[in-house]
Amino acid sequence: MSGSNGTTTRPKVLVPEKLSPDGLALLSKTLEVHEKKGLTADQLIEIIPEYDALLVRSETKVTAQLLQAAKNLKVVARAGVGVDNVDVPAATKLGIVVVNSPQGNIQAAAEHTIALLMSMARNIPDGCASTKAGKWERSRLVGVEVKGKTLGVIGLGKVGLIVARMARGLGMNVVASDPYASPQVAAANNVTLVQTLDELLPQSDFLTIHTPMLASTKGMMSTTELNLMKPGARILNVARGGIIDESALLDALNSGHLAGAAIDVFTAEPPTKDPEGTAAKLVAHPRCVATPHLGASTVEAQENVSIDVCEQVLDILSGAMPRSAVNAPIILPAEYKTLQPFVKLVEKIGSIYTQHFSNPSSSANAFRNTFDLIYEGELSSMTSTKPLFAALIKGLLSPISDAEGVNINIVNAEQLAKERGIFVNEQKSRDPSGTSPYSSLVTLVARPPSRPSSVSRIATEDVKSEKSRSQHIISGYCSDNRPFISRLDRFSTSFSPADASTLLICHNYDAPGKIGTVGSILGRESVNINFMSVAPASYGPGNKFEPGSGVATPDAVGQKRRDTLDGAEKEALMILGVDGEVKHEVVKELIGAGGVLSVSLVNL
Ligand SMILES: NC(=O)C1=CN([C@@H]2O[C@H](COP(=O)(O)OP(=O)(O)OC[C@H]3O[C@@H](n4cnc5c(N)ncnc54)[C@H](O)[C@@H]3O)[C@@H](O)[C@H]2O)C=CC1
Ligand SMILES: O=C(O)C(=O)COP(=O)(O)O
Repeated sequence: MSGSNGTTTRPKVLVPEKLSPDGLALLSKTLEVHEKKGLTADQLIEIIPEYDALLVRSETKVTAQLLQAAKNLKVVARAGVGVDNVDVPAATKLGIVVVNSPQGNIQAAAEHTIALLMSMARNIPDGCASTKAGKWERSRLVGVEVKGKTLGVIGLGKVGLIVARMARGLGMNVVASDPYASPQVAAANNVTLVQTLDELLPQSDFLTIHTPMLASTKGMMSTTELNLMKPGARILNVARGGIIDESALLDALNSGHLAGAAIDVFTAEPPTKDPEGTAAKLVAHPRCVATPHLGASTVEAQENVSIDVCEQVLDILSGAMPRSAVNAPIILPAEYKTLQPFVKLVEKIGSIYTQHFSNPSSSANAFRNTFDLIYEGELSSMTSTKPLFAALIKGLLSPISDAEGVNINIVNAEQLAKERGIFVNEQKSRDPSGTSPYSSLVTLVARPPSRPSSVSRIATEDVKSEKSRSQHIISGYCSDNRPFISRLDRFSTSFSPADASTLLICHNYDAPGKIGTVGSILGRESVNINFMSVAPASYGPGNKFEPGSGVATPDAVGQKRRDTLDGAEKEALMILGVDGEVKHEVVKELIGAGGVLSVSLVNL
């Protein structure tokens, strides 16, 4: 990199926490590495603008405010698994790659869990402290065996599975609850999967948690859940503080309902020193074994995670792909910035397809599951279009998805598409046709369901419905970083889906008076119209997509229209961008209005 005075500056890496030197040594060959421990949040914000990379463990809070101040930051590397201390959505929005080390410390975390399990079962910390204090308390410190006992595991992921295998080796029965775990993997490891915590909790003698900290897991073990546990059961948390509600746990220990707790992680780390605080009381509780977030603290794990993330930092800063990007852009930051407006566009295209073209009550217009997603022009030279694919899946599924709260992104889009049987064939074409005034064009073609090849006799109805079975096409482009839709099937248009919260798409005969009728019905209902676009039929009735045909300039529109339409087919779309609710009865009234063939409502 060249500085303003012509000198060459090396990219800078900030390391505000203790990281193994094995990885840092890789960086210092080509980068300037600054290890600065003990910075306050304000000091971090002050110095972050000069850094290209930030390397953290669990202590540094990588907030949206910090990321916004980080004008040169390309990557946040988390030397460990959990990224709950990093505001990943904020990083994604800013095009900053977040990487982690998903494997490097899992053995250490699992071994620590087993160490805590045995320590708790055999009163080892208490026995050790008592003996060092000169006492010899054999009868007070009688423990329990784990063999033959049931270990409940919440979260059968990487750490949970290693813990489960080790527990099997100790002769324990292992039962797990994880809505996303593979039944085959569980069965192969002699783990019984149950559907709910209600099933898991009453049968667990020991319970261990290995889920990430998510909105859905925060406070997951609170008073109700702890009460469902067997009297005398013991609980472990080597995942994240706050998954078990600390005050509910303290109550369960104080009441004697639970016989013990082993806690490596706390809601605030380190827990506040106030002796009256819940966490301090928990740590001080005689039946709580506490460690200071040591799950990943082995020499081996720290070497692993440090080398893993430092290699990824080098990859990103040298323009290569990182192997474990957590957030959306598994692409280069510069490319991500270029793609961002198209991400919005493609999501809107998907959403318009689902809400305008697919109709659950019509077999001819049933939701199609085979799509071509065609990138023309400059966009076709992108090395990765994964965010666009993810945006399409998000747009297609969000209006009909019952998976509320699932954030569809490039991490999960492929999996979700597979689960829904959606196939997307991404195609690239370098040269948009001469008719397109824009440098890049995106087109979605929804293909009709293919006829089974074994069917040799084609029914007359099939032939008749051939037209309705034709493909659906939506094209769009970006101008000034804003998305525009340029084509809906045969109709050419130009409107920005960003300009309204709802689209009202009326299909009508192209005759005078329609605008007035629709406008007065909406006016009467106090529906505020933000824009209106009349979309004439500019493409042939066959509705085929040819590359470059997604944007028609006004002249081309007129020409194509004259070329392709006969008088009988003068139909148009009237597309209105409106704000606020449009009631079902209003839609029905619009359809009843003369010459309006159909109306669809699209929530954007
Ligand atoms: N104490 C420490 O030093 C360490 C703590 N950790 C923590 O352990 C967590 C787990 O790590 P990995 O096993 O590597 O992650 P992972 O992603 O492989 O596994 C997490 C599992 O939790 C499951 N899960 C998600 N929501 C769930 C729910 N509501 N109920 C049940 N299961 C649910 C997922 O399906 C997944 O199988 C990390 O997120 C991190 O917070 C990890 C390493 C060290
Ligand atoms: O990897 C994780 O999720 C951990 O919790 C380890 O945290 P640490 O790197 O030891 O601060």
